[in-house]
Amino acid sequence: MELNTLLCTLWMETIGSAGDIQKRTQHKNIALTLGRNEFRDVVLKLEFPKRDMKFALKELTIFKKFVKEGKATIKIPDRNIQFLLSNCPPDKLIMFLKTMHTKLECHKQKPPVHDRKRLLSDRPKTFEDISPLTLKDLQTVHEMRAKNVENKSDMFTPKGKGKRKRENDEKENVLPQGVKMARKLVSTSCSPFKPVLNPVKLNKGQTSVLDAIISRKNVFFTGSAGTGKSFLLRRIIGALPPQHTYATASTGVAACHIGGITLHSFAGIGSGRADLQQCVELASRPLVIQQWKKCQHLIIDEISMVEGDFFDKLETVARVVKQNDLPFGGIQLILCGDFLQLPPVTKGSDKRKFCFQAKTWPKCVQLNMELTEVKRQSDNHFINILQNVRLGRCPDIVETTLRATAKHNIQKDGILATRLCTHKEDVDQINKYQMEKLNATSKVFLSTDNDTSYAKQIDSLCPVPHKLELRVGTQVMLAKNLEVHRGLVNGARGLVTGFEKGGEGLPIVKFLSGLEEVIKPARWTFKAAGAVYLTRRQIPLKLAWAISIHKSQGMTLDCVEITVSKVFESGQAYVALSRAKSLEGLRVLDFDRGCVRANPDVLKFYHKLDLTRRMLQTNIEEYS
Ligand SMILES: Nc1ncnc2c1ncn2[C@@H]1O[C@H](COP(=O)(O)OP(=O)(O)OP(=O)(O)O)[C@@H](O)[C@H]1O
Ligand SMILES: [Mg+2]
Repeated sequence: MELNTLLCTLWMETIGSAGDIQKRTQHKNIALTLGRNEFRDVVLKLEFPKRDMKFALKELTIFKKFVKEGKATIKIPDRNIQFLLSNCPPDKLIMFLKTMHTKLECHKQKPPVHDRKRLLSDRPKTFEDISPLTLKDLQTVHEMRAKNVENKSDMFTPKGKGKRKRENDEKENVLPQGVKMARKLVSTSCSPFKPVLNPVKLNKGQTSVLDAIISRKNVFFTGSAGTGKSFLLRRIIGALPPQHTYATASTGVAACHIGGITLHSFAGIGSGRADLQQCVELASRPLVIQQWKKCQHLIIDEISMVEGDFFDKLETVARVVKQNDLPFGGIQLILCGDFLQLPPVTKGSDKRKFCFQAKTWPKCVQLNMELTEVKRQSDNHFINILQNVRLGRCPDIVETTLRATAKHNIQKDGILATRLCTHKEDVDQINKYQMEKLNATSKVFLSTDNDTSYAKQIDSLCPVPHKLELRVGTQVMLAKNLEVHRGLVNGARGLVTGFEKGGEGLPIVKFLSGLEEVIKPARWTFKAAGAVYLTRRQIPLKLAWAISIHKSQGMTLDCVEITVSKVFESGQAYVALSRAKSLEGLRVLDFDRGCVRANPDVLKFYHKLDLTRRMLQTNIEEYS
């Protein structure tokens, strides 16, 4: 599929002079293409099964509030028409809208072709695909915007006289039922348009995985900590149609990293311990079955923590509720994780069964792929140490290097290293102890949740608590990416230096980078079972003297301190150590060889995968 073509579901609406909808038609699987006609106008082409429609664009208004959910509205005022797009791969939709808007803005800079000239022209009608966005296009729009701002500031405008009425306020009634009015993104007549930032490029391995997924293969992709698995998953989510894609993870924290929900809340079969008949009944509840039926692509991150029996149960439930005998009811599976990290949580004496030991795993997974380039750390020596620990090996060099870190002084500007603990009680105790040492009054921030009856579920998904207590001197960690280019990223640590005077008294945090920032409330949205949307608005901070290894899974941290004496799981020490970005930012207080443990079943499984991969590779090479 071309870059400037977008497949979507489309509502086409004709708007009357009073702003009312005169006609509305729905079309599925419509291709929208951007191109140019014989006069170099920007043209939007809609390909219907029996005919095409083309619109040479002069003015354009785009509403993009739900763009991340694959929805947007394009209004063409001079044609009295608007298109409501849905079910578009979000990344593709964003790029499509940006291209359309930018190309049109650039075109407006050129001398217009007057109507008379158009009428008298004998040029044959043409349509050619538009060229991709270039840096020059973006610069042009950027400069125009700067000029617009200058001109506007010259004009006399009374300031601070209440809020300007939002243009969409009046148009609330023009959208179909169930679609809320979107915030306006851009109108080509005034352009608050952000230049496209170059997205970080996927490496070769990541691109191969993405390609396999686009070609509808059921893929399990693995790789050591920091090889960009979750990073890639976010791209995969952006490349799939949102109405039919469910992004899940085995734990709430991991789900939050990819903006998804837990696998359990998607499946709707509770713990999955009930017998099959009961599980099918649970999955057949109206709201639950609705999502099973809609689901065509199921993403599961941190698959290492999904229990094998649970996976088998899901596979059968999927076939029954979707009435489809294909593996997993024909749903495309995108499984991701590292089995050498945290294993499934088992209760009491239950024998642990990994997902790859599930009966249905071999028939569900068509391709095993591995990412090998570590992106979290850049020091090869440290990467080597971590690879050894991952495989359960502890040669002398590993022991001496990690023991030596005990002397690291990784305290900077009063910010202590975050202690990673095996047990939650230790986390609470350390945070409480440090908080009480601060001789300052507390300020409490309570979250606003959209549905308090789901409080427990929101707590399990959201990285910040309902009640956040802060004092001057509290060591905190950002729980959301705020402004990546300024270093305000998930996991950035700092100290509360004060609270804003007046208003909500928002906390001011000085980060390790030296940046001091007022932290405003942020909002988390989770899609829970039954297509319910849950939201929490809270200050995106959490206490950071200590966090559990469990909660640290998937994180990147600048300074970590670890004690290994209570390590009780295979992979636990590896998860903790591999959170650190560098050896200098790591302090292991009591390193002991005993903590370096890899599960033998996992090693065997990986060994087999590696052999298969090599065999396949040899075959391919021989073949070619
Ligand atoms: N192609 C890339 N280019 C640049 N940075 C990347 C790339 N892929 C991943 N990263 C960065 O590498 C770091 C680790 O990525 P990520 O958290 O996705 O790894 P992971 O494999 O999921 O690790 P874990 O197993 O610990 O969850 C992140 O900071 C991410 O932004
Ligand atoms: Mg990850």
